[in-house]
Amino acid sequence: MAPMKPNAPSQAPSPPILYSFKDSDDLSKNLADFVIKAQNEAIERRNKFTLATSGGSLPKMLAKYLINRTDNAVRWDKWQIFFADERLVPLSHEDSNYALCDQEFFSKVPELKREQIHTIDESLIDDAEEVADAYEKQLAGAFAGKESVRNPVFDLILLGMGPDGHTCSLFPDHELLTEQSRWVAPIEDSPKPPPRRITFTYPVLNHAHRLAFVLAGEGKQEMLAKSLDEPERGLPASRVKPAPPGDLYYFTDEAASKTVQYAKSEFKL
Ligand SMILES: O=C1O[C@H](COP(=O)(O)O)[C@@H](O)[C@H](O)[C@H]1O
Repeated sequence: MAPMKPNAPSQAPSPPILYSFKDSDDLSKNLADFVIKAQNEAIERRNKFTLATSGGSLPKMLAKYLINRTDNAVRWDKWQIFFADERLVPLSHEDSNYALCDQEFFSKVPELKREQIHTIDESLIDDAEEVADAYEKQLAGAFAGKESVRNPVFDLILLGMGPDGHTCSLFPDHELLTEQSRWVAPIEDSPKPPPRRITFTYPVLNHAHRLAFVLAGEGKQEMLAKSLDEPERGLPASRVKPAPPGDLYYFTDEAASKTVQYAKSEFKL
């Protein structure tokens, strides 16, 4: 893989923007509008929309108000979808992030073609290094051209946050938190099962055009507060700091954001 170069001169990243919606349904509705706005701007710029999604609780909230829109606002044919992390299991396995997204989202959108969805090569899953390298090559291919020797710049990356503060498959105190030379890294000791996974690294996350954490429910309260109010803890989620002109958002509901002190912003598109 080509050496990594910074994509932008070093300026301070913009502070995260925190939105709090009344419940997870309201969150999903507004998230759909936000995704469509990101999609429209991306199509205007480059005639395609590159999105990376996570697994866990996110796909259901993402799909809810996107899949049934009747206003043709979603330009499905322009979407290129990647996974911010993936578990090293067959794509049909119940632990696979692809399988989850397919069940909650992709299978409900007939316009979305399989070749627009960039999955791991499941024939390689016995070798985590190989899977990560092959997935990195897929990224390099999709972002070829001017960006080929730089870090990929996703139009939008959607992230979850686990109860320990992990995001993607980047876990607290893990050596991958300082990984700077790979875009996609293998991990074979994930504290959350299954242990074998691949994950985007910070060189990818921190060059995205937009990133959004999507967190609903009381179970997210403690880690949301720790990541926004105590960034000095260095939790994996707090280390997501997209380089300018990238922006970072937190889409939360009142249950998740009840105890956070960080200032909330009014949602506007
Ligand atoms: O293991 C994972 O967990 C995180 C968080 O999941 P959640 O269920 O707490 O929302 C998820 O973002 C990641 O993609 C997944 O592999």
